[in-house]
Order: sequence, then structure tokens, then C-alpha cells
Amino acid sequence: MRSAIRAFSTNVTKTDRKGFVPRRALLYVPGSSEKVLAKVPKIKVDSLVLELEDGCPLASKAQARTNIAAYLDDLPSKGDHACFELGVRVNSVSSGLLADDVKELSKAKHLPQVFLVPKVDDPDELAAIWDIFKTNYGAERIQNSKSRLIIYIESARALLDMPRLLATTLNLHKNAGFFKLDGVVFGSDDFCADLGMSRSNEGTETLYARQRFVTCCKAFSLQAIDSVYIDIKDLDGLRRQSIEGKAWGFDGKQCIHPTQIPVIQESFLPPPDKIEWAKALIDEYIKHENEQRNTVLTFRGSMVDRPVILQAMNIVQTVKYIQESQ
Ligand SMILES: CC(=O)SCCNC(=O)CCNC(=O)[C@H](O)C(C)(C)COP(=O)(O)OP(=O)(O)OC[C@H]1O[C@@H](n2cnc3c(N)ncnc32)[C@H](O)[C@@H]1OP(=O)(O)O
Ligand SMILES: O=CC(=O)O
Ligand SMILES: [Mg+2]
Repeated sequence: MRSAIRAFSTNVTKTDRKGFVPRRALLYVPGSSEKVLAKVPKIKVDSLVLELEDGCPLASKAQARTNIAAYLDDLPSKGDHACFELGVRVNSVSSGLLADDVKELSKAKHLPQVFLVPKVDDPDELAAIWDIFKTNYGAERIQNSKSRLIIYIESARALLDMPRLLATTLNLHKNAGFFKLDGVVFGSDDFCADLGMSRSNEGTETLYARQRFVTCCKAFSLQAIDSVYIDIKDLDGLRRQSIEGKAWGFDGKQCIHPTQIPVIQESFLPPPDKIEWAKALIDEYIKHENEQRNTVLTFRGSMVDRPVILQAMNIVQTVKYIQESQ
């Protein structure tokens, strides 16, 4: 009977298990600061992103590129990293800076585990992005790497065109061998700027956008990474927004300061009482199925049917995958 439960499709089982990377917190570390870069191997965060885009002033971009390329070139000497994944966020194609970024990064012996490409607004830009990577790295080096891709949705136009953007990016992997799209980030600050919105800690102005965003990500079985919480001192507000994002289906959240990491990572793990509930419910459901009864049952006073079981399985599998990846 366990097989009946396994056969259910959940957002976790749809992901390639072997390649699962937890991305509860995605921390930006500006590439311009050699002092901060020196701390990178010891920073315990799911995804650590060496930053070339908006966290790096224009005047420091060249230095940041050189620093990150040197870091990647010399990666083995840095020893084991405490993060699950080391990525690089490059500049957008529309900035005109992407070619210089990729040219410098491609001189390094090693590729990052994930490239993060911001402000992807139009499906036509994807051909230009692929072209820049192919020209600098060579198609074979890309096709033979295990590096993944994350793109950013940061404008009204991109949000409305999201299904086409995601499908085009996934097809570039299937048809040309570009890095496989693994996740998508909601660039809330640029999105607010694009729409002329005022940013608030409550985030009510981005409610529709975040919900459309997460729905599109899940329709394509991609990880959904939520907004940045820019009020670094307000850890209670960060916790509230992280828990909200988790409840809406987000897999993780962007992070700009080390103090935000534990708050975000804890919030994106189901709490112990929820894990206990999910395990007990699955056991009860299996027993119930064995007895060939109706698949709708009452559990701890609430009605349980298939969608509730799927939610319980998501909880159990998410925890299992994060524990196994540690
Ligand atoms: C909307 C977007 O696109 S978000 C992404 C772009 N933005 C970024 O990349 C910003 C990333 N964050 C930062 O640059 C910094 O956190 C800032 C500028 C916001 C604040 O930095 P500081 O004033 O140095 O903060 P603070 O004094 O509290 O730092 C405490 C310690 O944490 C370190 N630290 C701060 N931020 C980071 C970070 N992102 N990664 C690693 N270490 C960090 C500091 O170096 C400092 O270390 P030290 O005690 O050894 O000197
Ligand atoms: O890139 C992130 C954002 O919020 O903008
Ligand atoms: Mg942005």
C-alpha cells in the first residue's frame, strides 16, 4: 500500500532527487570585498551567491569579477565549503555588462555550481544569454558541466510572460545543452521599482505578484525563491514574511546579511509539530487504505482527503531531503 502513496505526485518527487539542492536561504556576498570573500568557505547557508549585480557598485564591478574569477580558479585550495551550493549572480543582458562578467569568469578553472541571471524580461534575451555563455565558455564546457541555472523575474512584463520565459529556458537546456533551469527568484525590489510601487515590510503591494510567481514556478516544477527583506534589523518581520512565503509554496528566500540566515532557514523547515502531524497522518492513511475503507477519513478532528495527504508528504519529504543533503 505504500506504493499507492509513493505514486502520488508531489512538488518534491517531481524534482530530480539526485540533484536536489535545498535553497531555503540564498545569501548574496558582494564579490567586491576580498575581506568578506575570505569568509565564504565557513558561511553555513544553503546557497551562497557571489554577487556581481546590484550588490556591487558600478565602480567595483571589474574588481569584483577579478576577485570571483580568482576564487573559482583556486577553489580546491579553499577546502570544504559549509554551504550546499556556491553560485555567481552575473549582471543582466540588458545592462550590457554580462559579456564582460562571463568573459572574466570563464578564465577560471572551475565553474560555480549555479549561475544566477537577473532581469530576464523577454524570451528573446535568452538566446543572447546563451550566446554570451557559449562564446566564452564554449558549448562543450557548458554541456559537460553539472552547473545549474536560476533566473530572476523582476518586472511587470516578465511576470506576465513567465510561462513563456520558463518554457524557453527549459528548452534551451533540452535542445542546446545550456545549464538546466533549477529555480526562479522573485526580484521584488526591482519589481517594485518597475511598477512604481512603494516597498513595505508587510509586502502587501507584492501580494498578487508573489502568488502568480509561485504558481508559475510550481507549474514548471521549479524552486521558487521569495523576496529580499531589506530591513536587516527587523528579524521578527523577516520571520513573519518567511513563514508566510513557506505557507504559500515558496522553497526559500533571498538573504542579504548573515543574521538573516538562521531565521530564514528555520522558517523554511516545517516546525516539529507539523512534521509529527504529517508522519502520523501518513501512517494512519496507510492503515486506512489497508483496511480498504473510503480514502476520506477523519484525523485528529479534521477531514483528510488526497490533497491533505499530498501536503503531509511534501512536509515529510522536504525534511528528509534537507537532512540527507546535510
Ligand atoms: C535587491 C537585491 O538585489 S539584494 C542583493 C544585492 N545586495 C547585496 O548583495 C547586499 C549584501 N549585503 C551587504 O552588502 C551588507 O550586509 C550590508 C552592506 C547591507 C551591510 O553590511 P555591514 O554594514 O558590514 O553590516 P554589519 O556591520 O552588520 O556586518 C557584520 C558582519 O557581517 C559581515 N557581513 C555583512 N553582510 C554580509 C554578507 N552579505 N555576506 C557575508 N558577510 C556579511 C560583515 O562583513 C561583518 O563582518 P565582520 O564583523 O567580520 O566585520
Ligand atoms: O534582485 C532582487 C530584487 O529584489 O530586485
Ligand atoms: Mg533585482
